[in-house]
Amino acid sequence: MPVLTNKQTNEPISNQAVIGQETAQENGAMMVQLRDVKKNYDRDRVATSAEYRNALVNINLEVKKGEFVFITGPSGSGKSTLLKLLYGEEVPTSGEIVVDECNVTALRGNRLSLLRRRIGIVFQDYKLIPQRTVAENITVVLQVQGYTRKEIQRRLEPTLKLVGLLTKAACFPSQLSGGEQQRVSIARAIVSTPPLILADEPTGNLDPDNSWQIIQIFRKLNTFGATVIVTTHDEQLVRGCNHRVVQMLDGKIL
Ligand SMILES: Nc1ncnc2c1ncn2[C@@H]1O[C@H](COP(=O)(O)OP(=O)(O)OP(=O)(O)O)[C@@H](O)[C@H]1O
Repeated sequence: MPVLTNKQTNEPISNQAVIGQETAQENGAMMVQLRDVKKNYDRDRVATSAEYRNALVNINLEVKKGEFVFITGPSGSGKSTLLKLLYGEEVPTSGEIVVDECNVTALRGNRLSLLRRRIGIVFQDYKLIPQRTVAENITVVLQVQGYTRKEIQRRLEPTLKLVGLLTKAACFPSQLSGGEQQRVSIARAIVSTPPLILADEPTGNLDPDNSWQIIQIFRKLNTFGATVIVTTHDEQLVRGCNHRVVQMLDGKIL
């Protein structure tokens, strides 16, 4: 496996338990490709309602390995739909979607589950298990995937450190602030070192300070090599970073 380096400092990354990207930064290789993708949630309504429009219309998009991309646009413009298609939660009505060299549209069952293991997903509403501690919430995915207890322990500490929650491992979600809960959900998404991170409006419930902290974590993960795609309404956040911005409106990319 090649030695990973921090893109900004060129220092080798010691914290490989967290990211360990052998795939990132491969000159121009694609992580995500959408070709002529269209999505109708309800084909019957299309036939009967003049007002109904497609959620996505002829989307063409390429994201390179190691890129950081913001997807912006007003409510209903299709941002979440686009992410759902990438991790196979929804299927396109037509078109082709390739993620990490897998044709998502053709994947079913186990093969789709295997691809999803290579994608870290972060949601606006955190989706933590209230009866489980921070450490348990983070490691539950690893248990399900059959990691040994030793390997789980090896990954947990650097992941907690990366999101700034080392002292909160034994807390329950109800004992945390919104920003801390979102950091737990990021830790859960990255503990299995996925090369692709998809975050759907991850700062939607947070104040500006917490939002900025969350984006800084994603940026750090990106410098370690992860490809990161974040949807947001927050123009200020986008302006504060120098990353590629894909703007959507009415199911189209502008
Ligand atoms: N499960 C669904 N069934 C039917 N229509 C849906 C469904 N999910 C989304 N839509 C429609 O698809 C369009 C795009 O929705 P989507 O959630 O992708 O937008 P968005 O840009 O993420 O919005 P927001 O910023 O409010 O989350 C909207 O018109 C929405 O009503």
